[in-house]
Amino acid sequence: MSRPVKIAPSILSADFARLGDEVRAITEAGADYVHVDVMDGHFVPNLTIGPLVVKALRAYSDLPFDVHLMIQPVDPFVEAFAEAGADIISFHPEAGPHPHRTVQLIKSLGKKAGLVLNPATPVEAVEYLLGDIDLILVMSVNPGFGGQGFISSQLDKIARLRRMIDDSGREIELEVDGGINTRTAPQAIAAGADVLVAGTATFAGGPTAYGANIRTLRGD
Ligand SMILES: O=C(CO)[C@H](O)[C@H](O)COP(=O)(O)O
Ligand SMILES: [Fe+2]
Repeated sequence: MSRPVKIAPSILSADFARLGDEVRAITEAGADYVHVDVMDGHFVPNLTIGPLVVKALRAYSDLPFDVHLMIQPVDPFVEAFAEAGADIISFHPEAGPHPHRTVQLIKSLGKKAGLVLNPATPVEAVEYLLGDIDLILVMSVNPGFGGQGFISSQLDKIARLRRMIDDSGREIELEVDGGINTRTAPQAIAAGADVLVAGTATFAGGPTAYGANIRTLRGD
């Protein structure tokens, strides 16, 4: 039985001068999540957006906001993103000394907690948190920029995590982020992904193309 696949457009590839309209457009085009990449110029070599922008965008979509924090430290900013309207808050274990504490903080605010694995981070980093987290995000590029090429070695990691999640008996979503396109989406799905983040591939061609782009990536 094949699982339904969700598409989470990364608004990093949207037109930032029209961000609200872009979020509305992907919502109307059939996206499942709105993926928000938060970068601090320290944990990753790029700067993007903060909680004020997340809060402003909330008015444009009822979809779950899937907030990918690429910031260090994480804990001092979790409450601000929760209050701004994040539904899923994911962070990198390398960004702080106590990932378990960060997961508990996110959950104490009534939000879903995700752990992000960089391409170099082994699956073992998530093992002790399988009883607590709601989502695992596998980076298939080095975090920091949209438009990079998919790192194929991550397919094996996705498959291993699929087995770990299934063995755990818990409802944990397996999300893949970076370099997803019409060639790599089927590979990630076959390896066991539940959610595909796609920036470049969703926003290519402008608003009239978003619906077809999303359906193609999902394999509809
Ligand atoms: O987290 C990210 C980068 O750090 C982005 O979500 C990711 O790069 C998506 O962009 P694209 O689909 O263009 O690769
Ligand atoms: Fe991301």
